[in-house]
Amino acid sequence: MDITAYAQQFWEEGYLVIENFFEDELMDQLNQKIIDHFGMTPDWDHSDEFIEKSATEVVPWFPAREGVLDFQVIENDPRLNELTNQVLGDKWNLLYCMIMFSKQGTKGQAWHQDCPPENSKQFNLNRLIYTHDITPEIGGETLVYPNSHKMGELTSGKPDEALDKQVVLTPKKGTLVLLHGHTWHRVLPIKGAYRTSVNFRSTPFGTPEDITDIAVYRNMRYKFSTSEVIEERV
Ligand SMILES: O=C(O)CCC(=O)C(=O)O
Ligand SMILES: [Fe+2]
Repeated sequence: MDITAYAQQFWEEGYLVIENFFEDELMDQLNQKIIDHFGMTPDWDHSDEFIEKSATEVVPWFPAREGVLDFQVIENDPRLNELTNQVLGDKWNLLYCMIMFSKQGTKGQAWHQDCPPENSKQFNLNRLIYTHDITPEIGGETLVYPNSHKMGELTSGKPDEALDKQVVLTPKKGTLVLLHGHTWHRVLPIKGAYRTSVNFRSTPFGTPEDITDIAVYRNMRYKFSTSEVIEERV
């Protein structure tokens, strides 16, 4: 693995995809843990206002907060940490492990930035692992807008419309995706039984711990800790 080249590619594009990063057996085990936790029809966690306005239908889970440590094997992976060192520098922080689950027939996620883009040095790095294949039949493809981590605020407009330069990612079981929190991204609607991803969010040294409390959508800025629309965008 040419880590320097990977890091360079990440910084050029604002995202990076590496297939077969983790073994199928480990992915199958973790996928089962996720299904055991959520079942196929988990309740919503976010407020109705958020779900409606953001066109985002996903249920988060922070396993470590409940003492579930099965996912630590990923965050301790030496290759993942080496790659993170290359991307963020030697000093960085693990924010949390967050698992996202979407049930069949739901919308996925509208275009967003995970945190405000005004300070280019302060962002979250999504280190996403996929424990099952994402295919056009299953839906839930991840869309990214290349280079948008350098383009400032996500354009305003319809939350989930197609954007001209969008790139469609169909990660397979075991794929690692690094995604800059300022990169414009979304998740397509889910046609299969469910769709899940595991995210080991990290930040460069000196970034506030609550950096992902405010997310930017095409029609608003939303603050999760108070469940508030803090800015309407038109
Ligand atoms: O699940 C994905 O593919 C992307 C989810 C997402 O929006 C994120 O990790 O910030
Ligand atoms: Fe996101």
